[in-house]
Amino acid sequence: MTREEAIKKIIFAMDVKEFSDVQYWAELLSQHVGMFKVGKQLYTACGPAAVRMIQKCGGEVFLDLKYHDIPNTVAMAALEAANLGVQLCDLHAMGGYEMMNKTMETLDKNFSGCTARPKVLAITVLTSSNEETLRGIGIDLPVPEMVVKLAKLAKSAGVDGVVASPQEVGLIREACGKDFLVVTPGVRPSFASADDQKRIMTPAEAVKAGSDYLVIGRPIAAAQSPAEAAQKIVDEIVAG
Ligand SMILES: O=c1ccn([C@@H]2O[C@H](COP(=O)(O)O)[C@@H](O)[C@H]2O)c(=O)[nH]1
Repeated sequence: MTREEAIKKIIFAMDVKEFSDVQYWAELLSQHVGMFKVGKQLYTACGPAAVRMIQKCGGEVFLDLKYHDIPNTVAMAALEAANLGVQLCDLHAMGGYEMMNKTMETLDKNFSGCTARPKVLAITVLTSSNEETLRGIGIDLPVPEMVVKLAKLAKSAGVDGVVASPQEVGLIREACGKDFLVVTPGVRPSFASADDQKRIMTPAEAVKAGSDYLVIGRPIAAAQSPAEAAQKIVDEIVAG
């Protein structure tokens, strides 16, 4: 894999709260990552202005708001995400078939032909969860089984791909095919700590397993030199 290909695979999780930080990170990492993820913290603090600032700096955006609500509410929220011109957005597969299918139908109807609609991802089992977490909410399946079950449900509802741990990429590919997107947080390079992530792999392992994109936040943001940390991750992927 070339450096350019490796860079394109990295989505930086811009988990910050100040509007002034958005331009700083977008400019600092523009040559080192392929996309920027706006999640609940930044969007709650700064709203669509954060997305627009990243776009103004030339960056692509994954709007990670993990919608989970009644079908109509999620479909309308996803439509607004699409209207922001983001490349990726997401919803919870646990919201069920009807919620996911209504969202995809609504997006397809409103984005037929003219402009590209964002790819929609379904969250399977959060990478901070393990079997114990699932048991705590009344789910007795092993994590990989639950992930594959939700990935198949998402695919049947017309969703473009899933968010899962790199540990499950192989099983998802077997069940859903090679064209189904698999985006993986829970990525930890050799120099970083796991933090609250429970199902982790290194960047090289994640790419080898077949992840389309790796979401990485704190290992880059908390490093002494974030740009160097991102470069090291690219090195790890290229070498792997
Ligand atoms: O299952 C999931 C879904 C989303 N995330 C998000 O990815 C980043 C990971 O950040 P790190 O600092 O690299 O741990 C974060 O924004 C999460 O909200 C996830 O971790 N797991």
